[in-house]
Amino acid sequence: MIEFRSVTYAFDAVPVLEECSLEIDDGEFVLFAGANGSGKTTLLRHCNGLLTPDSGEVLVDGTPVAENPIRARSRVGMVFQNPRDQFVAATIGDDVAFGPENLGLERAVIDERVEDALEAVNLSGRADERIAELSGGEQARVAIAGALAMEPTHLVLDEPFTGLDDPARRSVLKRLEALSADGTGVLLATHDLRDVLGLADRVIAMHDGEVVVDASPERAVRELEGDGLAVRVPRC
Ligand SMILES: Nc1ncnc2c1ncn2[C@@H]1O[C@H](COP(=O)(O)OP(=O)(O)OP(=O)(O)O)[C@@H](O)[C@H]1O
Repeated sequence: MIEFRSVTYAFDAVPVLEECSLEIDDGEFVLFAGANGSGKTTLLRHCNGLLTPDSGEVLVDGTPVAENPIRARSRVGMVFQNPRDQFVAATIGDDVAFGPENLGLERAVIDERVEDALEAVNLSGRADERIAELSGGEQARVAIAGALAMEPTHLVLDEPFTGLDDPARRSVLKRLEALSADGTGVLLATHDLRDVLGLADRVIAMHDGEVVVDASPERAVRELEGDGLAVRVPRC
């Protein structure tokens, strides 16, 4: 479970998150919606200690992130908007192995994790390929595999579809659906709710750093308004 308890955060004294409280159960598929600058990225970066609350706290599986950020990082996998910024190695296999290597695991365990993670994103047998030569959709899947190799309980994805064409987007979504079905919690921030509402258990919409809708997809659709369901949201 990921818990936000009254989390407040400011960038250079400009408040971004205001007393955010949320509980995300294991295995939930949660969509984060909201306009540019509403605070989705800032909120999600607290899940594994990339940002630390000014007040309040975030707990992962019962332990405050601030107390044990390494544990939080191994439980909450993060996939950012531009996967290219996330890669640390030239080949698929080396990149996916990087996280487990840093956990100090034995080679055989690392190899098994890499194999499993590549299989989960449909990239089995391609460990030796160079990341720079992959398509955008394949790169997005490598980034997801890198997070999965940590065997996280939750996967956080921040605008993972940016720059992807429709087939690549569908491929990533299919993988997320399968992971969710296997019990991995998915927290997905996206402007584009097309195709994803049907996968979600819950939609959280943010506005000016506050959670303004937290509901089932069906109810959230009724409460959200504006183009593409994306951004203009009423207060609940
Ligand atoms: N590194 C930073 N320094 C200063 N202000 C920042 C920084 N990162 C974000 N902000 C500000 O914090 C607010 C929330 O931004 P955030 O990126 O969390 O929103 P978002 O909902 O994820 O938006 P987007 O959909 O555009 O990614 C915005 O006003 C943004 O300008």
